[in-house]
Amino acid sequence: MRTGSSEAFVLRGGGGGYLGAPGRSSALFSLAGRRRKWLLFQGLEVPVLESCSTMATDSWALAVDEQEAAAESLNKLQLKEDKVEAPKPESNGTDPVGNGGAEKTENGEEKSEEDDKEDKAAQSLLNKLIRNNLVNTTNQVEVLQRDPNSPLYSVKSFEELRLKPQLLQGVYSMGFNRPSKIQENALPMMLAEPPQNLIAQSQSGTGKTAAFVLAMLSSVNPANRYPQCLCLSPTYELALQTGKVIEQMGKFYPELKLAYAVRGNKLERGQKVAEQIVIGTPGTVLDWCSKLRFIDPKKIKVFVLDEADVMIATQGHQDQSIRIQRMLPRDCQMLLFSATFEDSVWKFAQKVVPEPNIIKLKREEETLDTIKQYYVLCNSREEKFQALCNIYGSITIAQAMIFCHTRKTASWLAGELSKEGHQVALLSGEMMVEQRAAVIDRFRDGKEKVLVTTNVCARGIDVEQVSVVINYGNPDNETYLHRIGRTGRFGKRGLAINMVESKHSMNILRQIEQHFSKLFFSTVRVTPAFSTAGLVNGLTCL
Ligand SMILES: Nc1ncnc2c1ncn2[C@@H]1O[C@H](COP(=O)(O)OP(=O)(O)OP(=O)(O)O)[C@@H](O)[C@H]1O
Repeated sequence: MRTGSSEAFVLRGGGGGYLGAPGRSSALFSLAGRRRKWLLFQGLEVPVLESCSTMATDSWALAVDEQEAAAESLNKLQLKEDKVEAPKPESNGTDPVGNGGAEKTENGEEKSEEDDKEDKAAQSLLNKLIRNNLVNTTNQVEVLQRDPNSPLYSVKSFEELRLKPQLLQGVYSMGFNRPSKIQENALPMMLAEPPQNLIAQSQSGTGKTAAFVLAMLSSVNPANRYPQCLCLSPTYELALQTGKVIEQMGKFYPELKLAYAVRGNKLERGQKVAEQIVIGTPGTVLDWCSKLRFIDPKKIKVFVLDEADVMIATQGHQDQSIRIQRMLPRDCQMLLFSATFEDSVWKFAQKVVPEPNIIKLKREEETLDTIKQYYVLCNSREEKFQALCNIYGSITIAQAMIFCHTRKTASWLAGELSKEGHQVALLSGEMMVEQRAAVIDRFRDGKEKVLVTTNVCARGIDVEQVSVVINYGNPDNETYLHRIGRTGRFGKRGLAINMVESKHSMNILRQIEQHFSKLFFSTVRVTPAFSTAGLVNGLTCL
């Protein structure tokens, strides 16, 4: 079995197909809505079985029976002309299927029995493909930590990073054996004397949180009963999660305490925070430092901005973060971390952080090779919904997050999926914080398998078992990386599936590829009439 190549495999049932190398898809899809010719097996002289297995590493390859199914379907493919409908306008979403009447192909022709069989075969193949990938999401941390090209690579041990014994105990109690690249590089800078500022970038899920948590825990003096470290997170959920990491890593310092400056955590008027570390969201932290005076900002030694780019780029967060920063002592250490820094944000960060050390990724290094990225091309919102229903069974083998662009869409989608009998949880910003905490806890505990959400969960959320991320709506470049980074945590493999419903959304995906100078999405066209409503048009994978 050949492994490791990014050559794509294509399967298209019911009237045509395309098999080719990455990069051809843009030309193909740019023809959407016009008459086009599908050249079958173009550039492919290898048998199907080999083609399937060249698609990915061993554990990603299709199992033999699936390859046989693929071979059988591919044998049916012929050179055909094919006309694709232009995307339909969005409906109000109350009738996700609703095309009524007899089942039709994309061309509007009634589906023959054979078409139907091929559709079903393609659908089942797609489901198998997803399932196969999901059950093989083994963690290869040890291998990756020895690979110099991996973001998990390290030459040093935690002992060599000269952590205090209590922190070493904390690190090992969390099951960490070796530092990742960001931990190995950032910790010596952060622990240097005198303390140095740092702006650091590292791919999602590579251990940035642990890095800055160790820096905070190293600098704190547990004997002093007042806040010494302040950490800002963009969301309530992320603040709680980072707090948990601080508690776990710091558990061998019994006298060390943590306060949560988040919505809903009310202190009494005149009260002073005695905890040495405060983690919170910018608005509440600002209130605690200024209006309410729960914290004396002049005693803060370390100030951390997690997801620093969004803190800087989002108007409200930026004002609040800068107002907090202005209250801190001049020599307070500033640590900015994120997986992405857009150029303008990077420049701004360098202006507000005095003499920073810098750890920066090249654009093409920002993405994780362990996350395989697909797209499903649909003609309308209805098709998109049905396509999602079709793969629901497969994605629930592990856990999945479905991202929507707006709260309204998220709540609509969760409702519609439930009506179809699919169990999903919903988390969006309009919910009460208690509800949000309960939902994320249930998801973390595996009690909910599928979480429909918005960008409120796009960053930082660390749920190890998330194997699939679905983009139901297209995000911007940076948010794309953060969203798909909810899977593939610390060396795990993951799948990202982008639901594309129009030429416009396809263009957004292509633009994302260009931005990161990577071809994420190579062409795999699965079927023109994926299920009863003539639904999913394409599925691509690396
Ligand atoms: N050295 C390590 N060894 C093993 N696991 C680790 C190590 N460091 C971190 N982890 C684990 O890796 C996962 C991802 O870490 P973390 O959440 O810190 O990543 P991140 O870089 O902050 O991600 P994001 O960009 O999404 O915020 C966590 O589950 C964490 O416990």
